[in-house]
Amino acid sequence: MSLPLFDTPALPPHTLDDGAVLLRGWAAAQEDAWVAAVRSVAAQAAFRTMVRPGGAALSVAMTNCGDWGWVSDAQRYSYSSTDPRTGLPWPAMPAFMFEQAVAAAQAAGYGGYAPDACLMNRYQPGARLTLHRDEDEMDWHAPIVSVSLGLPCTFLWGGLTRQSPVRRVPLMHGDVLVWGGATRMAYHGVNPLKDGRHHLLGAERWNLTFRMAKRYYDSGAAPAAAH
Ligand SMILES: O=C(O)CCC(=O)C(=O)O
Ligand SMILES: [Fe+2]
Repeated sequence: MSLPLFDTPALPPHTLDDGAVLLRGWAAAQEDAWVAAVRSVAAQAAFRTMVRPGGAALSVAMTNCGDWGWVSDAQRYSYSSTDPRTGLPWPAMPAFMFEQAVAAAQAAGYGGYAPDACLMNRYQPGARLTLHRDEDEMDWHAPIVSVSLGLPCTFLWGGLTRQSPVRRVPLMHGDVLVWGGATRMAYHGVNPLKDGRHHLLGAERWNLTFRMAKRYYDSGAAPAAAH
């Protein structure tokens, strides 16, 4: 009989800020299921680079699953129920991903989470995300659940204004960061990805952010059922 060995054991929740909880290594035990779920989505809606308002391309390649997908074009940022590349609905959120996001939110103290959108980011060396807030969702009470896979990155955790001091937080394979409540609208970003080799993802980092884009959050609700 062999016992499972995990190179990144899950650690107790760590409070990063008021409302922000880091679950180190939380997703590592199910890494194969995470990678398979992302690949199944990407097979239906490929990672692509999007253009930002103003016209510059984002360096991170993106796709989505769920009822709504975050999209950017030369005019604006928005959520769309269809993939602008194909006109088809975004792939359904795999039940595994939904259940894990609900469980991670719960572990961070947020009951009643029911994400209807998952933005999937693929970073290759040099790709970065400048400081921003996640503000295109209808309900700013619902937390963001962010799952990191593959190469490590330096995540930038700021405050409620662009001028707030920024902390550098390493995010590793399997880490899950949940932010809501008082810091739901905190500025955050990702430094340019350093080159490296990950045993599952090679020279890539994947990040998944679960959101309640259109649905309203009721933290007093019973835990949401998988769909
Ligand atoms: O890649 C990350 O860790 C953060 C992603 C992010 O901030 C976003 O998708 O809005
Ligand atoms: Fe973000």
